[in-house]
Amino acid sequence: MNQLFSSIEAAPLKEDVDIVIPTIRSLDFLEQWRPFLKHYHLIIVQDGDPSINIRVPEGYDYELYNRNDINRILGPRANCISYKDGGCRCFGFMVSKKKYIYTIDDDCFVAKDPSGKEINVIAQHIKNLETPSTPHYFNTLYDPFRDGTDFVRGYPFSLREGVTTAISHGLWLNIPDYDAPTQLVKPRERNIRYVDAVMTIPKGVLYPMCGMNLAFNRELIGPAMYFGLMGEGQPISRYDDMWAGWAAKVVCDHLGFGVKTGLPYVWHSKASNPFVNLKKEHKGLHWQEEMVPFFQNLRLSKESDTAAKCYMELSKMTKEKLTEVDPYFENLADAMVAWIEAWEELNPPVDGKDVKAK
Ligand SMILES: O=c1ccn([C@@H]2O[C@H](COP(=O)(O)OP(=O)(O)O[C@H]3O[C@@H](CO)[C@H](O)[C@H]3O)[C@@H](O)[C@H]2O)c(=O)[nH]1
Ligand SMILES: [Mn+2]
Repeated sequence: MNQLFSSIEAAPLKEDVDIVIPTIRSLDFLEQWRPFLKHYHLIIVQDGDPSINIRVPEGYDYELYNRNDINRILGPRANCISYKDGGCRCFGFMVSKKKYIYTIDDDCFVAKDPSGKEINVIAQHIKNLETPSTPHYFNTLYDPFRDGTDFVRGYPFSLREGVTTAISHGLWLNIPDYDAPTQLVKPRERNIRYVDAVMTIPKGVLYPMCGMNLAFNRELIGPAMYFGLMGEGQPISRYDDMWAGWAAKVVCDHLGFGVKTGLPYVWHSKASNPFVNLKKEHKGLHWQEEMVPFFQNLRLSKESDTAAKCYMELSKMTKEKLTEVDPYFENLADAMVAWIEAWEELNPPVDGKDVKAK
């Protein structure tokens, strides 16, 4: 691993968050993020040709991993990490040792709220993760733990404690995360609507998790945040974050953790080409009609009381139920096992304990 720690300003690093960035382009976008990210440790996962040198802007403290590093660190299990797909980012989740992960795409920039104030995405995500979720009963005034609001009339007091939040899903101004067909039909559509809300996604409900502005509690749900087997050599790409989102949501529901979506926003200046994206994601457009019901209908066993155990059970179910859709899912199921084995090798449970369901 060409681990170059470079931090000119010897600022105290924030100890509980790592920033994971997949990149196949450039990291110049980090110049604009400096006021918000300079005190955080970056884990950069360089995709594509490892012989290309990626420049990291001065003043950041970082680890940079390319494909050679991934192959060396994981050995044969490296095949579970996508190549030529943003899903390679999950390698950064695995090598981090921090409690929280924030992952961001290299074409996302600092957004402003309606007052013109720049949005501190990390502060908002950590607030989302450190306040409870309410998956069992919908609060119509949105996040009841936010200043200036509360549970509305008719909300049972027995449910007001909420549950621990595991995932915080942020949104995007400017270019929305549309699939290729939608983007081809609406090439000039821009998201200008800033919705000042954070909501819990109800238990039993799935959602399309986008990986470009996403934070999660690694200790609670890390093993379930596998971004799948996508990209070169695979029949599908650009469904990395979707696969992780569906799997992580059923695991959160099973273990009693919450998932929130809404604030904070980033400014997305999409760099990918919709025609290229269509080629990459077209199988996903078909298969999602099978994958979503698969996740909606599965039931994890009570013996699966940690994210890793849930994920191993999910792998079996994937092999049993989805291989009839396409043989690819057999390989994906095997890759899911390799992912957990690699995760556990790099992250042995502390004093024999793994985070168990509440
Ligand atoms: O082969 C690749 C392609 C991309 N990356 C890095 O991954 C992220 C996202 O890439 P990009 O911004 O091009 O993707 P979008 O279409 O804008 O966004 C959607 O696709 C998801 C990625 O699958 C993304 O999270 C969605 O929002 C960038 O950092 C690229 O540099 C890569 O590493 N390898
Ligand atoms: Mn993008």
